[in-house]
Amino acid sequence: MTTTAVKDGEFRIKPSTFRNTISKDPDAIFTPEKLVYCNGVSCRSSWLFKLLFFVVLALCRDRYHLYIARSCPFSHRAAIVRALKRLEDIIGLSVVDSVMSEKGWKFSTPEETPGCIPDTVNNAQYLNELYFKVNPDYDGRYTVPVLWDKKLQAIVNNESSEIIRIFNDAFDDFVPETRGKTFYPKHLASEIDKINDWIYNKINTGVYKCGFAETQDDYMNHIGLLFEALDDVEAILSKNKFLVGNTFTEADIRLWTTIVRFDPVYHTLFKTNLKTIKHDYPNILRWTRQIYKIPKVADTVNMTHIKNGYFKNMKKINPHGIVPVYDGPDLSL
Ligand SMILES: N[C@@H](CCC(=O)N[C@@H](CS)C(=O)NCC(=O)O)C(=O)O
Repeated sequence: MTTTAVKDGEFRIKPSTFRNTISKDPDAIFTPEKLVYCNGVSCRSSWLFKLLFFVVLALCRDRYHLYIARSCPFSHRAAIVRALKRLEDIIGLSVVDSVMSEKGWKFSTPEETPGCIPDTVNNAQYLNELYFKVNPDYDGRYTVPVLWDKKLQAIVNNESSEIIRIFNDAFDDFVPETRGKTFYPKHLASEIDKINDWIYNKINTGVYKCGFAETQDDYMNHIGLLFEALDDVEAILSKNKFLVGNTFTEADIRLWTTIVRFDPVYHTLFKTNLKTIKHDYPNILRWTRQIYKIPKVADTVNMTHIKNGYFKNMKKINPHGIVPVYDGPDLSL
């Protein structure tokens, strides 16, 4: 993970570049598809053509593919919704190495780095190859997550908040098991949007604002705002099971991926050490454990990737790349 700061004194994440959606709309470029369509092969096609066609078909069975880093809290949102909507057979997955190279995120084999899944779709060695494939003049950041379209050889979207909305309903026709299960219910939408904005500014990016502060005043200011917001979350969760309407929504998922990293990473690396989740926020801890126990969620957490992804990559604030031993509170309790 590199520093994503815009250099004007305050940390900010630059807006993502690819912002398409997947929709059933007849005019949509990206439509929900499970299989690549079979036009072009008929009984009269030669056996060699048919054989080649079906080999290609087998190789690109599903249309969309997700690229993530296990360390990245934004990728983590997409991994959770993919798992909870049971999209594993619809959306393929590649997991980059937690330790970045000079060229950014790189792919490794699971033998080289346990937990990695190489890129068998584009056979890329580095994530930046995908961005250049789509636009040879691309000069933005090469970020994860990336939702890739194998059919059009295009990046559908590289903004996690939008990818999770796509996963929430676009593929419902293919997975009866989770059809209609929503993390963005219409009647709670405006409340979810409001809390998402607040949490994004104060907590999701608040931790980075502390970590990358370059003056004491700046750090003090952001620490105050961060812990004020965490205190407010603690108050909400002391009355409610979840953040919005006592319903498990995307607002919980978006905050949860930051909270899981709070004690083992941000508290130390970003100096957000006024309080810990484990000792000072009993209701946030209860909520974190509750979500961890939702089937399939625990599988999305790889604490080795998370710690390496921060402590080994952020050389500017941790020059020797030493990774602390603590993994955070036991979430399985
Ligand atoms: N707005 C993006 C932010 C994604 C993002 O910042 N990803 C980081 C890892 S957590 C990244 O890939 N950084 C690589 C870089 O900046 O070169 C989202 O939410 O999807």
